[in-house]
Amino acid sequence: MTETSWRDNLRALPVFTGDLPTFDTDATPASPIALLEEWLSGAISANVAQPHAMTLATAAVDGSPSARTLLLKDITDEGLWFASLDSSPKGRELAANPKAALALYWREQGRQVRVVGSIEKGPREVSEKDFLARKPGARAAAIAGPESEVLSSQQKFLDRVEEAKAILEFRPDFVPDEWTAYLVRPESIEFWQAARERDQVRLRYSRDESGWSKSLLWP
Ligand SMILES: Cc1cc2nc3c(=O)[nH]c(=O)nc-3n(C[C@H](O)[C@H](O)[C@H](O)COP(=O)(O)O)c2cc1C
Repeated sequence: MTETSWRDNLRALPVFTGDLPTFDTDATPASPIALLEEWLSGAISANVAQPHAMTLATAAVDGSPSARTLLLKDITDEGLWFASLDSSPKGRELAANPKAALALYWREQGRQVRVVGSIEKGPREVSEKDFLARKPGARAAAIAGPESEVLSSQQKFLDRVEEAKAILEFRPDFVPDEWTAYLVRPESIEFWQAARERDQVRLRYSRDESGWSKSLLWP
């Protein structure tokens, strides 16, 4: 058993180590989507682990928040895409309150991207294409049972996955109606870069009727 407290143990952990990229905010493009693509390409080239994993925060109409990790599925001029079941808790929250926040964190580069925006369902064919591109096990798991409901035993889930795999073998084009490609249309995107000596650079793009504007933020 350690004699130091969690507070001391945690304080001793390093946060940013190694070389970090620089962030020249004067050289940034007019569109935050272009900068997001630049940063994501940089994260992929730098072998950042799971650079497409992001936190999605939603809120119920009573204001209760919830957050979970999801995969970024696409970036288009319209915004960022993810996919999920619209029958899940997040899907129900988004139906009632179609606003969300996303956070991507690339620890190896000391970079964070925060997105706030409105949410809409994409065209059906995008959802179908997304589902059919999933590996067979992931497709089976998605249709095995009601996501996030209480499960009586892990064996029950495994049995249902086997049943689902048999259905999918028989109907390889099956896509559940609930599988949904969601578009986050950004209203603001903030780019955050850590630097040596804990200096940080923050740039926020905000959208209004005339387009995107940029502001530096106090770290
Ligand atoms: C790395 C990672 C990637 C994930 N990707 C997805 C995803 O793309 N879509 C999804 O619905 N759930 C994904 N999940 C599972 C979600 O975090 C979550 O458990 C599930 O969607 C239920 O969320 P809800 O109860 O808030 O609706 C992922 C989890 C992890 C850890």
